[in-house]
Amino acid sequence: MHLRADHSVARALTIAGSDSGGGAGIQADLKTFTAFGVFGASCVTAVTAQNTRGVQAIHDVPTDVISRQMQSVFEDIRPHSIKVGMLSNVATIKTVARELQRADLKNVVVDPVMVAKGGAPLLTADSTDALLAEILPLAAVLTPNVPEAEVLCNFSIRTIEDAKEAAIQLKRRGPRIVIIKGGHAAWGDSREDSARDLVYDGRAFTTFATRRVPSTKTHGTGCTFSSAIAACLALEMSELEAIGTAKRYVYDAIVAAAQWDIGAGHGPIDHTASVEWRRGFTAGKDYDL
Ligand SMILES: Nc1ncnc2c1ncn2[C@@H]1O[C@H](COP(=O)(O)OP(=O)(O)O)[C@@H](O)[C@H]1O
Ligand SMILES: Cc1ncc(COP(=O)(O)OP(=O)(O)O)c(N)n1
Repeated sequence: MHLRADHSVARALTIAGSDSGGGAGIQADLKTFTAFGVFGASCVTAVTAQNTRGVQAIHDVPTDVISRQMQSVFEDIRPHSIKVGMLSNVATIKTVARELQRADLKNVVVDPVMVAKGGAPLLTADSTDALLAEILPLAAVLTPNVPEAEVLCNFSIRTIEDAKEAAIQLKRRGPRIVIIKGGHAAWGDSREDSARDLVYDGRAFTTFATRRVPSTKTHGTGCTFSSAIAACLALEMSELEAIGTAKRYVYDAIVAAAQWDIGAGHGPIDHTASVEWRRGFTAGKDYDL
C-alpha cells in the first residue's frame, strides 16, 4: 500500500458496472487500484453478464441500493478520489450525481461509458442530457473516447482540430480537465502507429502518445485508464503526472497481455503490469511515452 504525505493509506472508490469476464468495469478498476498500491472500494451500478465475446445480459442495480453503497463508503472509508464508469440510465445518473454532490469530493474522474467494444449499449440513448447536466459539472477529469465525445458534443470528430473543439465545448460543462482519448482513431496524428490522447485544461492542449499496439487484447482499456488516473490523484500526483502515468500503465498492460490467452474474443489487458511514476510534464507540450 502507498501512503500519502499525511501517512494515511491512499483510498479510491469506483462507481461502475460489474463485468463478469473480469476485464472491464469494477473488476478492472479494483485491479488497477491494487496495481498502484491504492486501497479500492466499490459501488456497483449494474451487473453485466459479459465475456471477451460480448455482453449477454445487464441487470441495473436499484437506485436506493446505489445510494446506500455510496453512503456506506463515504461515511466510513472516506476515499481520496473517485472513478465513475457505467451509469446505465437517467435514474442512476441522477442518483449518483446527488450522492456525489453531498460528498463534495474534488478528485472525481468520469469515464462517460456508452458502448462496449463489441457494440453492446451500456447507457440508454436518452441519457446524454442528464450526463451533461448532472455528472459533468462534478468531474475533475472527463475521459471520453472519440465516439463518446461525438455523442456528447453532437458533431463528428475527424481531425485534431475537431477534437480540440470538442474538448473546449466539454470543458465549458464543468470538468477541470478534458481528455479526448485516441484509442479509436489516429486523428490528426502524423504517426498512424501512435495512440495519442488530447488533454485540455482550459488554457493549453497537451498530448500524450505511445506506440499503438496492434492487438485485439484491449478489453477494458478505457476503464483502466480512468481508474489509473483516479489512483494517481489519490496518491497526490498533479493532474498531468496522473494522466502521463496512467497512459503509460495502460500501454504496458496492453503489451503484457500479448503473453496470455484469455477468452476467444477481445481479450483483457494485464493489470499486473508494473507502474512507473511519470513526472515533469508541462502543459501545452506533446509527449511520446
Ligand atoms: N492499441 C492500443 N495501443 C496503445 N494504446 C491504446 C490502444 N488502444 C487504446 N489505447 C489507449 O488506451 C486508453 C483508453 O483508450 P480507448 O481504448 O480509446 O478507451 P475506451 O476503452 O473507452 O474506448 C487511451 O490512453 C488510449 O490511447
Ligand atoms: C461493466 C462495464 N463497464 C464498462 C465497459 C466498457 O469498458 P472499456 O474500458 O471502455 O472497454 P471496452 O468494453 O471498450 O473494451 C464494459 N465493457 N463493461
